[in-house]
Amino acid sequence: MNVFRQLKDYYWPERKFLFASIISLMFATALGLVYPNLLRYLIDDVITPLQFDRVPGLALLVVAVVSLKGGLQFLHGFFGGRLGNRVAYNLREALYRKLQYLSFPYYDQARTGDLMSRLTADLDGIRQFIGFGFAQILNVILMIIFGTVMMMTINWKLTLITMITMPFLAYTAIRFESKIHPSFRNIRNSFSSLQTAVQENITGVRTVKSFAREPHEIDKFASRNEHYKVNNISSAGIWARYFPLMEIFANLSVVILLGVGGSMVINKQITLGELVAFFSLIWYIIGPMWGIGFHINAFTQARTSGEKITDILNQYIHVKDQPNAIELQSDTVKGHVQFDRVTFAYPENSPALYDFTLDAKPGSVIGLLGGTGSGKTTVVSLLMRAYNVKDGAVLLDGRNIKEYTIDSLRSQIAIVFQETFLFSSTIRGNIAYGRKDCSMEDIIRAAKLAKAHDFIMELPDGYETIVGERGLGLSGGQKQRIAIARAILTDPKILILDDATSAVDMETEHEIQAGFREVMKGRTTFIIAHRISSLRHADEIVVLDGGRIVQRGTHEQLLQQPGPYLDTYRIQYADQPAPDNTKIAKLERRVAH
Ligand SMILES: Nc1ncnc2c1ncn2[C@@H]1O[C@H](COP(=O)(O)OP(=O)(O)OP(=O)(O)O)[C@@H](O)[C@H]1O
Repeated sequence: MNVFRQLKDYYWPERKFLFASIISLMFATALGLVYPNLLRYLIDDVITPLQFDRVPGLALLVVAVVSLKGGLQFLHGFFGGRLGNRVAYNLREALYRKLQYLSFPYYDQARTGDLMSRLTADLDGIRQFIGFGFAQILNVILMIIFGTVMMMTINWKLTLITMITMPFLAYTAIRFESKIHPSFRNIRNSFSSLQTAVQENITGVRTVKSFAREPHEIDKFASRNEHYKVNNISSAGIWARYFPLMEIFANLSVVILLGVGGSMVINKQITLGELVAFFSLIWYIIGPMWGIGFHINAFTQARTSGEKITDILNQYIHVKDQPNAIELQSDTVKGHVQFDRVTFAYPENSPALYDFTLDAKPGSVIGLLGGTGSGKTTVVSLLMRAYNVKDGAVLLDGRNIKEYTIDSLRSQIAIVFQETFLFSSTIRGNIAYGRKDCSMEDIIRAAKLAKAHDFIMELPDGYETIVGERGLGLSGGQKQRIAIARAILTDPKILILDDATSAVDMETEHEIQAGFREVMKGRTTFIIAHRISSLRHADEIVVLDGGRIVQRGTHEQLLQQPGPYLDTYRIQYADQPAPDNTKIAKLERRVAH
């Protein structure tokens, strides 16, 4: 129950709907008890004494009861629906809000599929249970109690004899549910793996075809399809075994009732009307008994779903504002970045950065070079406070970045990531993502600087072209240029280019960099690159290896000393065919002027 106590804040404000839904259902159920009594009256007081003049009144009463019951059931559905949907809405909002503020360490561990299923299936489970399941469990208990009491008042001996098979029915129903539930879960899992296979196959069709792996894909699908079939057959087997059993137990109690009750009528121990009322009441109890397993299951499932949801809501936020954190003001930020002997390790990993020290003066350009996994991205992640630094300090304008509010710190930094992410929206919307208000002129200016304007204008709808998952496919280089425009538009004090030009050709890279010269003015810029051409103009180049600084200096200084920089330079430049080299040299001269 603990999890429902934790979720109280979300459903308790809606308690009026909860109570209205429960009360309407209870009255509807209580009205159900009127039928057996009406039957008893019809037989004992109308048909047997041949008082047919009472029939129209009785018929009208039945119509009234039916209408009232229908009305109450409508109210139960109406209020239950309101309740469930409002609770789900509140929870969905809270979950999404929490997901926005959870820090990077959480997302390092999180799995997208799992999070999506919590936000959809688990939330829907809670909606169903709080909206309807809870009221129905109460209702089942009441139906069984009311029905039994009413039968007892007619004849307690007949009640006990008739109820003899009920424990067997309840036991079978619970067993059935405990078997069918895992079986349904297996079906769902095998279906989702079947879906994944199809989805991956369609998305990766180029890779499949280029490696001629069609037969392998067919085999992969066939084995998953086989799984799905086997699971469905096993589920059908469970239905086939348990349903007749439940049917037998339910009908056995009816047979006992007819046998024992019939002889009681013959011996005048009960009236015929009472027997018929009994007959109707027994079904009133069998129904809920039959569904008992289903309700237990709904409860346990809702509890599990609730646990998965509260798990997110209770997640610890690693990176958050300190009390009295300072709000950075754009007009006073200088952009002086310092790393003071920072050693940092990701959770349960050996350090990704050792004793890292750097002094990036306002407006300077810092190049970070190093092999894969050498720690370049970690440096900039720490600067934007994706993780908290415990050993050493990262400073901005002389203050530890922990002293600033996270929002104001990050709004001074713009990063162009190695892998560009575009939202399914227009190109204009994607470029303007980081700015709340900006004019079309600003967007075009940024696009021109990022060398994106020309290709955007060639698209059918220009800046209004929809991109993203279902939109038009852009090339890797085009996507990167949009991302660069997005970063430029935010007018940051610190600009980070994390291998940002890796997907464009050298010529475009030089053109973009020429544009950058202009935008980099007055901004501290970090350029992470594998290509020396990307960072040779930096004020300081830091060469990393295994998280340690192995060389630092300007391009010219580094070329003077033996080491990884010179090696990389030789590999990247010496092997270039002559015409390209000339082209690059020409371009570089152009850029320099
Ligand atoms: N989120 C993370 N959780 C755990 N370990 C990580 C995480 N990110 C990076 N690492 C590890 O930290 C080390 C440094 O990674 P980092 O991404 O900083 O390297 P990089 O130099 O930017 O590499 P690349 O050029 O391939 O992007 C690597 O060993 C990597 O496996």
